[in-house]
Amino acid sequence: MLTEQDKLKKIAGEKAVEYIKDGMKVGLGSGSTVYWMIKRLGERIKQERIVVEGIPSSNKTAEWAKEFGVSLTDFSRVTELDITIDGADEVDGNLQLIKGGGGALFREKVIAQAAKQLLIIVDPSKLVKTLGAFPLPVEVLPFGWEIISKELKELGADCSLRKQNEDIYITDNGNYILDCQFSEIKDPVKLHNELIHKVGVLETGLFIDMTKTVLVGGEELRVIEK
Ligand SMILES: O=C[C@H](O)[C@H](O)[C@H](O)COP(=O)(O)O
Repeated sequence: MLTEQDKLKKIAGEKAVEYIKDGMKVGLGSGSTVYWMIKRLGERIKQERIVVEGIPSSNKTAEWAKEFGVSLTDFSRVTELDITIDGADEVDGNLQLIKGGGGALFREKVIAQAAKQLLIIVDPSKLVKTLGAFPLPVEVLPFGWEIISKELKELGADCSLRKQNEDIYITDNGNYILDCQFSEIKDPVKLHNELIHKVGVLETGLFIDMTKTVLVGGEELRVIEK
């Protein structure tokens, strides 16, 4: 049984597949909204016999692609993607994003950067005036994470090491995630630049100026463009 929010995610995810054309190389994001996109893409591949190859941003996404019959490739064979489709945890009015709620932010940023276009798919709950209510995920090296966390606290964040049940959450890259609560992120560009220069920070969940189009699921689907 789908929740109301799941239904809106499904609408956005399925709509996104219309942006994919025969022959395209597609970056496949991660998360529950992307799930619907991959499922629908699998249907189109079977029904219309289009040829599409994807690069997944997480092991879970790779599993879904296999389950739904979406062929996968990698960056040893493909150096540019036609489009990347991905979800987000927060989207502000300038289309700056927080991502990484599912822990896949590093690979998501790689496939976003490799693509001619990043298409974001969300339900309306993800739209915010100012980023920061959602704790910002920051991927860090396990060695010395305590020191990195202390440094981030000095920048005004309340950071906690992500756990999965009782264990430390490990990303697909073998690293840790610090979830950093800033009261409000008034200047995402400045914050990203400060964080990324800290030794041991691999990547932040701030996706700055990476997307120009956001699809928002709803009774009437909304397309926000920059
Ligand atoms: O690491 C996870 C990703 O950034 C997701 O795109 C994000 O967390 C949104 O996920 P969902 O579509 O499940 O709300």
